[in-house]
Amino acid sequence: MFRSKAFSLLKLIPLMPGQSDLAYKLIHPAIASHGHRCHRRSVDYRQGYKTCPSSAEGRTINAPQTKVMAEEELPGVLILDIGGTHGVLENLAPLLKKHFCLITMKEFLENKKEMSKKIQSVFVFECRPTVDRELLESLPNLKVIGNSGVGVDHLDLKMISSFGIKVTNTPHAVADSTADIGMALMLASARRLVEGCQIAVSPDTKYFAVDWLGVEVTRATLGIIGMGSIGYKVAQRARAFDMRILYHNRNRRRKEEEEAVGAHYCEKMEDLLQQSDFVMLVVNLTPETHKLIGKKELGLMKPTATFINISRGAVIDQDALVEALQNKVIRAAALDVTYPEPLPRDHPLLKLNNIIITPHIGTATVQAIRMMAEEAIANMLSVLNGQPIPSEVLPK
Ligand SMILES: O=C(O)C(=O)CO
Repeated sequence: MFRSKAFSLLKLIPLMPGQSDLAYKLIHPAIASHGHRCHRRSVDYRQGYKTCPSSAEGRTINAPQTKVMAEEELPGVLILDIGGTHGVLENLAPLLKKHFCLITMKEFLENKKEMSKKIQSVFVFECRPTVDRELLESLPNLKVIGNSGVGVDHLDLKMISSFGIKVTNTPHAVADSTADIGMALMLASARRLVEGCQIAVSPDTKYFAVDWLGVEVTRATLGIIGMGSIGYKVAQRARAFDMRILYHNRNRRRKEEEEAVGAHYCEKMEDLLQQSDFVMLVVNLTPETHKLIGKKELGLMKPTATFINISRGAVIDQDALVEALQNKVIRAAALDVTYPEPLPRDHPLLKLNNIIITPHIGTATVQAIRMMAEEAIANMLSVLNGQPIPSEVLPK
């Protein structure tokens, strides 16, 4: 996944048991301010940070200097949201409003002249809405695009950077919930939960006659392709299932990190594919990873193996996947991501019975969307404040 500055910073902070939360707060001062006695309605991000005691833990942490600002003084943030029931305005507006003046796309379009001057940041909710050149040209004071989510393949980083605008993402906030979805898909596919559920709820079911068997995850071999923060969280979870863990990554993890989860590095992805009972794809989508898994790679997998994708749909050649599933080259697939999303209703993947597909819900939890917003706010405030940016994504 992205080698963000925040991750490097985190690694520098010596952690003692129970202190990871503190480390997180240290690199996200704006987040740390929430719940402080000294936190008031809004933060003057221009004032820099001062030290103030954490009411929660009695520890000293960095927190933004507090100064109540009138709403109209706050920097404008344009919200790019695809709507939906777990969208920004329904759930995250109060959080954002502590630091920004919220401007919806509708408000911007209705009053472009006034709004365009006010907007200093754009908050992109989840990995779907994109930002085009026309929008950037109409926002002269824009300094940062705060993506809530780790994947930024929907943003043209080079084009955005040519406007002098920074892009940030939220690798920490997404890691647990996305790793959970990977585990959920692996278990659901292994034990054929969706088929089981259909039998249990079908009006035609008279008695429970199940003419199939699942496979066990316990003690099976899991191959993780992409060992960033999400991949590592998957490994931590898989360890509790006594799984043998293999991983392939651009860079090998430190020995202590490998040992902590019992993961073995495969320099060649082919070795991982040949040995794994479950292959989980956790890389980000870049020109290098586009169609990383195709006919050849699927052909290397065991016929009893299951393929799980929690990264991006375009990392796999979907036609090759259809063929592999139809011809039982592999046992099954479980996908939280496809290309496009959703798939056309007549897509052959939707007609197979050895597949589970979920609608890109890696971060669709109450906790994750809040943490993503907090991480994005901290990033955006750092840019506006001219401070080191915890999670900046640079164009290649
Ligand atoms: O964080 C992201 O980019 C995701 O897609 C999570 O599912």
